[in-house]
Amino acid sequence: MSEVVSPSIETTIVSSTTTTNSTTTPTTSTTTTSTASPSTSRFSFKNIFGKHSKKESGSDSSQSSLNLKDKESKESKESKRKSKSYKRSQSLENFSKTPSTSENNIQSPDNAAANTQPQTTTIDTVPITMIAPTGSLPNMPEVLSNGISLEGNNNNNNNNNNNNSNSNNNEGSSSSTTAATTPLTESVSSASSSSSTSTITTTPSEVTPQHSTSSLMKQSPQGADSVTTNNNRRSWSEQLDSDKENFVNDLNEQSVLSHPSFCEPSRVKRIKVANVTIIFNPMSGSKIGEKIMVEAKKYFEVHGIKVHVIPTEYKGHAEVLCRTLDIEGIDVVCLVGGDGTIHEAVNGIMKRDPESRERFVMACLPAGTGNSFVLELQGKLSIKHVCERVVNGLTVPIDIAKVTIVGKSKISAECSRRKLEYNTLKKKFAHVNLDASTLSSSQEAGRRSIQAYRQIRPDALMEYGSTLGNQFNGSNGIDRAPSSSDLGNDIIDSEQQAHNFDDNTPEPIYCFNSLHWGLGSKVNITAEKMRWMGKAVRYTTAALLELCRGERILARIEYEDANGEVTALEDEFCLAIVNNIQGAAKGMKMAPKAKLNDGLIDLILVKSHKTFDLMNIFTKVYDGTHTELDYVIYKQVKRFSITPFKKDKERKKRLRKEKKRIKAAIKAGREHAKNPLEILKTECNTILSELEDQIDEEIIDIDGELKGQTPFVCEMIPRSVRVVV
Ligand SMILES: Nc1ncnc2c1ncn2[C@@H]1O[C@H](COP(=O)(O)OP(=O)(O)OP(=O)(O)O)[C@@H](O)[C@H]1O
Repeated sequence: MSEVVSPSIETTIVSSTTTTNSTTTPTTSTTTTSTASPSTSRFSFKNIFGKHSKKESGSDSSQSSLNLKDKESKESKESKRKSKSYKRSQSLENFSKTPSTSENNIQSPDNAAANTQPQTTTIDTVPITMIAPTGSLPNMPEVLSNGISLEGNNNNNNNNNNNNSNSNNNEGSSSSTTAATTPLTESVSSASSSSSTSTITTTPSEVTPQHSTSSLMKQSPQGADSVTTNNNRRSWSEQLDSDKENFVNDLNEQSVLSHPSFCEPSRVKRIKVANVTIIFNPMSGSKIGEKIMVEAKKYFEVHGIKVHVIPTEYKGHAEVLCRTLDIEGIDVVCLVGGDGTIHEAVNGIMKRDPESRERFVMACLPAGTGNSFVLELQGKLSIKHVCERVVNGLTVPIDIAKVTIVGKSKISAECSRRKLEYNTLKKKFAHVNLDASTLSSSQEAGRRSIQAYRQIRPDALMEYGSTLGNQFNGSNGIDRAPSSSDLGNDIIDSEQQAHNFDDNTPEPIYCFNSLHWGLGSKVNITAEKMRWMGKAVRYTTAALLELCRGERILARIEYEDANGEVTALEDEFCLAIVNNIQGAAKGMKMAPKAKLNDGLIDLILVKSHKTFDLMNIFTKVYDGTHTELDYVIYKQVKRFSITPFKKDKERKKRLRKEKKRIKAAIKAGREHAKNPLEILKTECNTILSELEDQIDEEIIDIDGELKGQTPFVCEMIPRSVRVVV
């Protein structure tokens, strides 16, 4: 029976219990249907705070910037360098002790072999201007204008403090790292001698899970003191930075497990890197892609690695390249760009055949505006640091989310399927004589027909619309339309074969970072219309506008948690943030429990649209406590779907009318046992066609791009793309 469900209804569907057939509470506000055409845009929740503002503390977002073309700036940097010469030389000395990264490390068998190779570098690129100093890497400029560092040791503030404390205790973190990693390196090297790729698969029994902080404590008791002592005073982001800082100084698979964004089983693999292909986006960020590519190329060549360079020539080119590239003989594909470039690359990689996807190793050199993924993965935005990681060759596969846009066409297909089922039902019961003498049979026919009819009611279709047919049905007990087995396979199968429902299914979009629906994507759309304002201002203005507008969207959201339990929510939501990484803008702990390889995606739903409540989230997002607010729902899920509905007065009226008709039809079917199929025919056609109009299509934001639309289903594909850590 239909019933009106007040907001905040949470229906947990466990077994084959009947789903609450709910009609949403009437509302008066009108949902804006987004008609903006998908276009490149840069919004995520972080934009509300100003995406371009960098965090003061932290190693990688140093506020100091160096304009390479500015002589004065160069001179001042030069004088700073001189004054820090002792520190630098010590740092370099330590750095040179790191087996895989030192230019001078002639003891490393891998490097020795590599260095003896003739430097036959393949260069396939547009003319390149060497902007950076031509000296050795230690003379590379420290920090680019966007806060991206070309050197590894550009730490300031907290991380400097951390490093200092570690340095004091261990004569520099690098030296302690060297000690910790030597046995592993040896074993890997010996394994490498017989094969170019050595695999170290960690299993729970082999590696004791260690939380980052505790692992640090074990490795450096005195350093641990400083971590523990400072712990209370530090914000989450500072702590995370600190953990990552320590993590990135470790070079073994054990350290991957202590990375805050990874969990077991991590399938850590170390590869020997001899050939690297660099794909660089010359347009990303402040157009520093080429400059960074030159530095990286130089670094790799110094380390005896063969480099091949490919620039992206147009939007979407990175996807084409990563989909079609012959990776035979390529050990690592290095992407130079921002999150947008990585998004394209991931989409290309995911469309490769499984075997070549498995062999594809991706590294990301930050050259964009946000670079949130590299920050999460590497702990800092340092080119030299990422280059070191590439040379080191430690890789881990990360989860990728697959977003399937259901769209109205899919809903229409579903409607057609239901109509087909109805017709089949009709055929099946055509022989039933609906007169008084066969009352019991007709009652049975009526009962079954009504049952089928009820399945086609709006709420039943909502389930279908949001869950894309059989993605969720059956196993979780969602009340569903009669299947072919319910109705008689013999009739249905042949008819279904003739009816191809997948004709209009669009290609899935793969998401490696984050997805936004509701407020987040609306801000992006609004900001797109304000291009004349300039990049920094338009996002803040658009965010404020949307905050004040305070809109909520009536939607059905279903999710399946780690245990396979499916929950359906039908409510008004302001926004949904979906994160594969923990952070958003630097310092924000958007999804505190997110791991890159746990097979789960973190779903954050905000129900309130009040400006105060939204601002409250912003104040709490830096330590992750926003997830505890009563109007915030935070779930880690395997998959979920979002189906928004238009809410207008007309629709409410229609729904009320429909409810009456449904009741009348059921009554007629029950009491009079007349021809219920005739009643059904009329009713079904009306309801189904109206349903198509009710489902809303809104643009969503995937990895910072306004790409795709509702309704959609998002499913996590565990450990899909191997990345350098
Ligand atoms: N040759 C090219 N000309 C124009 N656009 C390009 C070219 N190559 C790539 N692009 C596009 O540039 C866009 C922006 O790149 P990217 O996302 O890497 O930088 P960003 O937006 O500055 O960084 P972030 O996403 O981290 O904020 C991408 O959507 C990509 O498709």
